Amino acid sequence: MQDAKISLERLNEIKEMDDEEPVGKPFVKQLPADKSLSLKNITFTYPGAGNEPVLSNVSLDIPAGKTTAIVGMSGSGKTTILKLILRFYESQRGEIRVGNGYLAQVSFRYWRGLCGVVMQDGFIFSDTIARNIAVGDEYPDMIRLKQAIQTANINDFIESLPLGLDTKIGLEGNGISQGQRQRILIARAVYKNPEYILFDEATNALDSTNEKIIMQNLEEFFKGRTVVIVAHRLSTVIHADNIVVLEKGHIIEQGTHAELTHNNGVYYNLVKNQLELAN
Ligand SMILES: Nc1ncnc2c1ncn2[C@@H]1O[C@H](COP(=O)(O)OP(=O)(O)OP(=O)(O)O)[C@@H](O)[C@H]1O
Repeated sequence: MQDAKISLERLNEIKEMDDEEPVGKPFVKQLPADKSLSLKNITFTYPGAGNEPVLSNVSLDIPAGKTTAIVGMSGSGKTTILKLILRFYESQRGEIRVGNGYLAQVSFRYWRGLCGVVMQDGFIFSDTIARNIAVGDEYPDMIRLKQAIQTANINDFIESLPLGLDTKIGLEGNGISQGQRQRILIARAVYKNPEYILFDEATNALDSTNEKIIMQNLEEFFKGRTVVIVAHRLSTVIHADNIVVLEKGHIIEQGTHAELTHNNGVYYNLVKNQLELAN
């Protein structure tokens, strides 16, 4: 069972996600007027003996209100960047700035409240579909819930169930497919109506028709929000304002799809390979 397979790492992350503010650390519950994020010379090694740095001296601007995409080979450190932004871990060197302030000084609870997240191991609670989308809301806002369901293109599935939104899923409920799971996680992020959106392979289990519809819906939803998406399928990153190519923990290229394809570098080859695979 998926739910039973919570790895030690995941438990650690859940612990880290605990809303407890670390004792003795200063924290603020407000962001500066400039809400851009910037990673400054981040070097990060996962805790544990013998681990090599996963990110080395990474500096990256994530402008407010824009979509930044991170691509690269498996293991290049894409997910790690999102985890650092979400503060599951702290980097050993460098810092993350938000405007002219430091992200580390912002209250955990406050910061996570601003972020809509779909991670690869996103959790489905043993509860109804409605409560899995409107997490923490005893009485979900039905208008927002409908919008979230429509954006995540999951209405047909919900309507096909006798109990609809009240169907129980998760450990003690109905089984759901990976694609349905991803769509529920997307709907959850949309329902939250967040300022920041962090998606890690949020649509990779979907068939291409569904993915296309959802990406089109999300494009509208992303407008004016600060978005960071990690994706293997390049079709989902083409419209990003900036595409960052990561290789073995280093940023090796960045630019728009047009700029990067024109450059004829690593991104160009990733695109070429995917097109060849698709043929
Ligand atoms: N909890 C952990 N402890 C130790 N090493 C880890 C941990 N999580 C990830 N790593 C290692 O860090 C490196 C980068 O992992 P990361 O998940 O950031 O890569 P990625 O680019 O997102 O890969 P993918 O596309 O496969 O998801 C990998 O070599 C991975 O094995």
